[in-house]
Amino acid sequence: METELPPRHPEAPAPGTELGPHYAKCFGCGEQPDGLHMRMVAGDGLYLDSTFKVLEAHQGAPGLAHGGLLVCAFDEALGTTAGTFLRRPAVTGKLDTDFLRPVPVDSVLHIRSTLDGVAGRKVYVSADGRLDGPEGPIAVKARGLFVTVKLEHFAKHGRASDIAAVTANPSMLEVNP
Ligand SMILES: CCCCCCCC/C=C\CCCCCCCC(=O)SCCNC(=O)CCNC(=O)[C@H](O)C(C)(C)COP(=O)(O)OP(=O)(O)OC[C@H]1O[C@@H](n2cnc3c(N)ncnc32)[C@H](O)[C@@H]1OP(=O)(O)O
Repeated sequence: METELPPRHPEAPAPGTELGPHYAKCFGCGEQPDGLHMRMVAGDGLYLDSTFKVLEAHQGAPGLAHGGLLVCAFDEALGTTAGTFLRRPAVTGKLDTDFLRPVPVDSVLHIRSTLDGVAGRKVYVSADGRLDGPEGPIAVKARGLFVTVKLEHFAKHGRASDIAAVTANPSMLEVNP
């Protein structure tokens, strides 16, 4: 199937809009105490600009971000990029990461993530993470393949107590089916 560049969904947030968490308990964007607390702003094309401040709890080596946590930040940015511009949930199928520079604790990673194309349910996304500001040197690059799923995917596979909690309180989700 051919890869196409989709139109920006008419209900995608306007350029400059700061996105709320897609799920209140998400490690990447929700209220988890040691989570990444990522903040994301919609761009004027098929991209999002995110920031992630590296905290004490995110260390791998002394004073440096854990590589797996950096991957987590890209997973979050890329998945949200797919979901935001298609207005359909998408889960990570494949995620490839290049670590180009160490990322110190207390630094802020500026991530621009872009929707590059869609082929059926497959969504191709990529991102650059920069240090010292949005024009700074690239520390991490990532490319991902996400797969769109129906909302039933989460109801079928998620822990029953969490599904019950969001059913009782749909405001925990950005999308209220
Ligand atoms: C009204 C709604 C509005 C929404 C608005 C939303 C706003 C914001 C929203 C949301 C933000 C979200 C932010 C999330 C951030 C974090 C994301 C995560 O961490 S997700 C957790 C980790 N990932 C998993 O848990 C997946 C586990 N895997 C699976 O569940 C399945 O394997 C799944 C769904 C990925 C595919 O399974 P199948 O049975 O449904 O489909 P098959 O046929 O296998 O794959 C479909 C196509 O994808 C390719 N594919 C699948 N996995 C692949 C892979 N690893 N590599 C290459 N291709 C792959 C296949 O080859 C196939 O391609 P061919 O159509 O045949 O061309």
